[in-house]
Amino acid sequence: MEIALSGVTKTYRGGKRVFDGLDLEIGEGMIGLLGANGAGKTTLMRMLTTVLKPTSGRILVGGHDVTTRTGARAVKHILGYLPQELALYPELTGAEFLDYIALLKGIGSKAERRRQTGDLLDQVGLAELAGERISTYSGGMKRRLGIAQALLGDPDLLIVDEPTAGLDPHERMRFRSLLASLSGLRIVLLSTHILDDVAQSCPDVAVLAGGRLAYHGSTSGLTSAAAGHTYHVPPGVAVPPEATVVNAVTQTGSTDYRVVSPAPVPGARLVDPSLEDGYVALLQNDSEDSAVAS
Ligand SMILES: Nc1ncnc2c1ncn2[C@@H]1O[C@H](COP(=O)(O)OP(=O)(O)OP(=O)(O)O)[C@@H](O)[C@H]1O
Repeated sequence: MEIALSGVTKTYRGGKRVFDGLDLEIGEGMIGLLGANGAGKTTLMRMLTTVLKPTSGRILVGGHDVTTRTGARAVKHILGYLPQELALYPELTGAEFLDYIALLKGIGSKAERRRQTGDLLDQVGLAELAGERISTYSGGMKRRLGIAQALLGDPDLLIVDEPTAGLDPHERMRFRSLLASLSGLRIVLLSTHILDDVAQSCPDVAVLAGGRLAYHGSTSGLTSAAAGHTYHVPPGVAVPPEATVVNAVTQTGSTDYRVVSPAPVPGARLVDPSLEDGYVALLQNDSEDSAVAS
């Protein structure tokens, strides 16, 4: 299973150009998709799910060209999608909902639907609640039911859009472990603004910025972009203007800063970077490159 984009451009009606020659190859396993608001994550996911056509360029999902009618039909068969806002039917039970979605996905045999929904409810930890109405489920349970519906038909590509927003820490950990356990031979593409979810569950990451791919590689590689640039700045030491403040903690009237700085910060202490620091360093380099280019 592989996704391959080459020379993809996307311009919306009205003239908004989101991608200007995007090349990206994704292989099996779990990958995080990062980018600021408006960077194009949803646009990319909608093109992969065949909802939206690229303006030009080529997108192959599992060898199928998403822009042709036969290709799009084939992609729909190997695709599972959990959108940000999944419409659930609160009056149905979890089992009834999955059965209904399985029917919509064309699984005609009742026995096969029962087998798949039973296995999936078990896999996402909802077996005991299968007969309860969805209106009684917590946010985390609804999200897990959302993953179960995306997994009907055993898709080779699973796309999940910001699945952990609003979940408590325990549910978030449970959810991302579930996603990681699903990768194996399929591609799991996780789009999120929560860097910790990517740091904890994705070996690889792609970052969109300015209509192109700013980074694609190992998550640890992105983290190390901030090695030698991440500082703890104690109270009384000036934060230089070129530094980005990642966090600030004020206690008894004085403030400690964590900053990512392209230049050394006299009086501050270098610390080990996190993925968040690496992401900040990447965007700092990116904006410097664009400033040089313009
Ligand atoms: N239907 C549309 N028509 C015109 N412009 C659009 C349309 N959909 C998205 N855009 C624009 O395209 C750009 C990319 O949007 P997109 O939703 O793909 O970004 P995103 O990375 O998913 O953002 P977010 O993190 O906020 O969800 C934005 O500038 C957005 O305003």
